[in-house]
Amino acid sequence: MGPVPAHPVPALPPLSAIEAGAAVVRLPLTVRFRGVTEREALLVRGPAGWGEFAPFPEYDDGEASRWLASALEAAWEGFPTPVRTSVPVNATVPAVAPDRVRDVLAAFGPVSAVKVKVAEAGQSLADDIGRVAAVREVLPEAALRVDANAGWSVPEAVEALGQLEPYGLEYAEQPVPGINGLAEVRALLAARGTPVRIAADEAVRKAEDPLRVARARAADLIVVKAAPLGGVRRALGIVRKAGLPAVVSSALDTSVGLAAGVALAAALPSLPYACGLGTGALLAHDVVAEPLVPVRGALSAERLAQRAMADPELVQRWAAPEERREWWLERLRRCHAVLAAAETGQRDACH
Ligand SMILES: O=C(O)CCC(=O)c1ccccc1C(=O)O
Ligand SMILES: [Mg+2]
Repeated sequence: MGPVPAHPVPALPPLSAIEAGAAVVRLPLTVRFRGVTEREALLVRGPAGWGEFAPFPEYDDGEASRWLASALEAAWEGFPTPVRTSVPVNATVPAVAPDRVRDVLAAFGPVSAVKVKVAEAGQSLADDIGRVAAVREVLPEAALRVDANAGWSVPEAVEALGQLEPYGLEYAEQPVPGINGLAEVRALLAARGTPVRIAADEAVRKAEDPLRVARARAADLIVVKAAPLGGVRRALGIVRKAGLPAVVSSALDTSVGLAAGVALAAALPSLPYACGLGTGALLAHDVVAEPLVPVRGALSAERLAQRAMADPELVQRWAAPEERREWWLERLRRCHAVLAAAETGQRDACH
């Protein structure tokens, strides 16, 4: 994993202690997002509170083990000291038809920033333009970002961003795959005079070395998610070393996972952009009594550990089917073994 430790917890808790407090939930979404209508998560309970282990299904055990490190940090160590009490957030508009935009936005309440998903498989640039135009019509003053999730080629990205720029874009998130791709798009946009900043997301989150984007000057800012980066403390270290502005974003977490994102955003020395942590509004149900959903465009960063305490009744009500529970517990065991091996390796390196 390189110079940034893979597990931030002082000592890895034994698997039996983690399994003892583990619950697997499946929550319905209000709208299709990333091709899914339900989100599954394994929740863990430790001495410091609750943590969320919910790596996307396509993540391998190496990537997923960082997610476990993040869950264990939340549940066994707790979050670092915040420097702010409130975190501004954006609304997130999935790849819906323009006539659904108003309703999707309404669920977030008033916001100063909106992220619009673009380049969805099976859709066209005309669909993206229609969706962005609809958002602009509802919120003429909002800061607008688009997120292509690496769905364009370099020429497609330059063409699309040229056509979307007149709607006023704050930045474009991961328009194309890879670090070199981002650098290319950034240079081509500059050459043709299209003033759109480039944000790196997958190129940070899925990279072997999360700092390569910054060293390659491939982006103007980075998107950081606490869980895939191995927890709040490790993500803070990555942002510090990257030396680029950072936007904290969710991974479509339950309120338990969102709390880690809020803790990260609240601990960053500088937070120049609204964060993508409003996604609690896309969940039809949640596991805590008072879900972490935006109020007047922001999430409070106070009493996070308490607010991220799952309610046993809700955990029971949204329990995943038995075979899914088994699948997640197996994944937990494999990822625990990955972290245990990393810990042994680090200990040996010190002697
Ligand atoms: O940033 C936001 O507004 C919401 C979070 C989000 O878009 C997201 C959620 C789950 C997985 C990937 C992503 C992403 O930013 O690409
Ligand atoms: Mg993204």
